[in-house]
Amino acid sequence: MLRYFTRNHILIGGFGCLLVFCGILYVHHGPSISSFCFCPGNDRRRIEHNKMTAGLCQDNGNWMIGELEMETGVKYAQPSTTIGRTDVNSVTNWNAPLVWEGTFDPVVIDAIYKRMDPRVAVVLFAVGKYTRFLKGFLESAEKYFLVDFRVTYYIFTDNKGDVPAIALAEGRNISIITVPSAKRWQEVVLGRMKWATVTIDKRIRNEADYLYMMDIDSVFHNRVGAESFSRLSAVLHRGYRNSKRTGFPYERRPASKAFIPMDEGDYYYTAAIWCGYLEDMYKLVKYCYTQSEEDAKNNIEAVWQEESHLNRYLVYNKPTKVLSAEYLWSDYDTVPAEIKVVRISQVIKNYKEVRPNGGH
Ligand SMILES: CC(=O)N[C@H]1[C@@H](OP(=O)(O)OP(=O)(O)OC[C@H]2O[C@@H](n3ccc(=O)[nH]c3=O)[C@H](O)[C@@H]2O)O[C@H](CO)[C@H](O)[C@@H]1O
Ligand SMILES: [Mn+2]
Repeated sequence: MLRYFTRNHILIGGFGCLLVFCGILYVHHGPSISSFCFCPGNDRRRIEHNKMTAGLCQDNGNWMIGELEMETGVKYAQPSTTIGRTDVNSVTNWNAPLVWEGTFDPVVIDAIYKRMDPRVAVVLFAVGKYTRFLKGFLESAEKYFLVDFRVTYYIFTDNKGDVPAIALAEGRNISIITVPSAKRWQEVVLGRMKWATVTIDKRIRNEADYLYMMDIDSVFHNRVGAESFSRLSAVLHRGYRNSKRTGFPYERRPASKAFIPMDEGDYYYTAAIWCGYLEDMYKLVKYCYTQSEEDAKNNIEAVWQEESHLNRYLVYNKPTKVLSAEYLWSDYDTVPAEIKVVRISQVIKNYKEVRPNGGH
């Protein structure tokens, strides 16, 4: 019998089976994630993960937090309906989580999110003398930041040679992008929005699902993990966490695109760490870039550069998660009782010495 099956028969038969299989997948999962695809840039872990989920993967830009599944047998403390943090607010008035130590269980979070296995990009600028902060940032990030997740650090610098060689865990990479030097620090902080927009368009979009924008003058001291994931997550600025909204350093000049009136606004967010789905972050990074370009045309620069534009956007486009100041503290400040864990802290730096045009 067998000899009647030519190679062509086998090929046609095999192809037929594949079509039927794809058809079943399509009916099961609907058109949004229906393509039976090879995901470029995926490593072994993703391939194994795909096997678990019937070979499906999501198109670039479509990654999102999926089913909150976990395997059986994970051991963790039982959550309470009445006991939790009472000294802080852990939900916003638009019903988004406000994350503090004690509002999540890392065992549960990891059991859920490691299965989703997003490709994470971190955009970092180290221009001029700021390359000196790379070592402390990267070494501590390898210890505490999204351990066991896939992470690519995109380092934008004017001095490739000063990027230190750091031992990275499996699934983690460094990509260096050359940018011009600057005469004013304001140029760098605003330039981040331009260069990030251009580079997301050119390549990051094809390489990542989730994006963090972060200052480089920071060191990780404790876990920063998947509890920070959401469509768009912003971090409370430690300096204004208890201020009245009239005291927030929002841009108050109506001539600027970042203008926020005195009687509006929720929180003051730092621009030194923010994160979200790749396309949501792209939209916001591009917004900061184009709004600051508009301001420049009108000869105005927002009081806190991109941070002012970021804050304006977030008043009218609420973040889906707010992270407490645990996620960015500062070595300058004593730690108050409500901060049980400092996760990241800005290092002390001599502004005058480190910035090309000195000063604040
Ligand atoms: C805690 C906090 O809210 N930080 C914000 C605050 O700054 P900081 O005073 O912390 O600003 P900064 O000096 O750290 O500058 C922001 C970042 O830009 C990069 N950089 C800056 C200058 C330079 O010469 N080379 C270079 O690489 C570097 O990644 C640095 O971390 O205000 C800045 C804008 O005014 C940004 O909004 C920061 O996110
Ligand atoms: Mn900083």
